[in-house]
Amino acid sequence: MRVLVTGGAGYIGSTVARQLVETGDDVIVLDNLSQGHRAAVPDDAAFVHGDLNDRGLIDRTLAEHRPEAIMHFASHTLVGESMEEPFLYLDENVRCGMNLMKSAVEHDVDRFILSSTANLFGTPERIPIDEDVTVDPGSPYGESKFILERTLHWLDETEDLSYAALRYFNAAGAAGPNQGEDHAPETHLIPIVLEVALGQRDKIVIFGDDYDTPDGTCVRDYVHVLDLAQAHVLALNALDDGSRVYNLGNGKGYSVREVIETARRVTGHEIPAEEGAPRPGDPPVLIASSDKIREELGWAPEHSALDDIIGSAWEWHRRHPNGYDGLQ
Ligand SMILES: NC(=O)c1ccc[n+]([C@@H]2O[C@H](COP(=O)([O-])OP(=O)(O)OC[C@H]3O[C@@H](n4cnc5c(N)ncnc54)[C@H](O)[C@@H]3O)[C@@H](O)[C@H]2O)c1
Ligand SMILES: O=c1ccn([C@@H]2O[C@H](COP(=O)(O)OP(=O)(O)O[C@H]3O[C@H](CO)[C@@H](O)[C@H](O)[C@H]3O)[C@@H](O)[C@H]2O)c(=O)[nH]1
Repeated sequence: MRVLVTGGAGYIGSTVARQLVETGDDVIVLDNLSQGHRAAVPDDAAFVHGDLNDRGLIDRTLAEHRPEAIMHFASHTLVGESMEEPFLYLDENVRCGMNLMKSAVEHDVDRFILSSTANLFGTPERIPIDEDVTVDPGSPYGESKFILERTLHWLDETEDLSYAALRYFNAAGAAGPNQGEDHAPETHLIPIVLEVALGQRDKIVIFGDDYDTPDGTCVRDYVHVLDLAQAHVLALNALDDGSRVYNLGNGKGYSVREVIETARRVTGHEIPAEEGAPRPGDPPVLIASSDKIREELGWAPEHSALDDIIGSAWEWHRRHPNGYDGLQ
């Protein structure tokens, strides 16, 4: 299949793009490189350097490459930032998604996969979070994803577009020793903890230690980026049987303190930590139930142990302390 991957120079998108290339699909990556890296795009993928704010560019890309499916990763991605700059999310993220969907409909692309999020559930009514838990987004970021999910629902009704909304919990780990997470600035827990291990930062600040959780720090479900990539391949192949929505996580939660402790063990470094204020928009506990995708598509995560997730990320950060800088 020919697949357009927006955000395919970014952390998750580049991992999925590579998986698609390896399984024989033709991949076109569209990315503005605001967070992504040219060197992260697989050699065998076509690359369009452009922005989803530019509807004309999207139309030209679809006309030239005639993809049969779109995977939409490109986005502002941060819960905390969205609490401070809501219009980046409620305006720009939504508008970029709408631009892409309008072009998809005009160019008869009828398969669409959306990167959605656990933040859709805010502070959820029950744990683990299955697909029937009430959606009540915890931030403008989560709300922007829900608006895009609902738009896809209506495009399925009105335009016969088949979609999958994949609600990732916390993506983590590296796809390999030469392919990993590299954001500037970095805000995610695991890469920051590993930057402390590398001596690039003095300490990790724990955002809140008075949550209603076993050790007072937030609990998250960390899911390996390679397992997420596998879910995309399965979802793409299932789209001809209809639209679907899945929660993607390992079903196991780890607190911020447990993540730091595991990183100390994996890296052999001390990793100083200090308690700080909670970050607005952070729910105390997010743990997925992914029974639905396991049962319907046979998704079976292969890297679910936190040691493996952090170990693979450590290998990437250790070998490439400056990320993609210097990588071709
Ligand atoms: N990382 C996680 O834990 C997580 C969890 C849930 C959902 N998600 C979602 O998954 C997707 C990928 O996340 P990621 O962690 O790989 O982020 P990322 O920042 O590494 O990748 C996003 C990519 O999109 C590009 N981009 C951003 N705005 C663009 C625009 N207007 N036009 C063209 N390109 C643009 C960036 O340059 C970047 O390469 C996002 O939609 C994010 O919201 C991520
Ligand atoms: O310096 C830090 C950074 C993070 N945290 C905590 O670590 C946990 C994980 O935070 P982070 O790695 O920033 O991820 P999240 O904010 O949970 O968000 C990620 O996971 C969401 C799904 O759960 C996705 O939607 C987002 O795109 C993705 O950034 C949270 O409890 C944070 O409060 C700290 O204590 N200190």
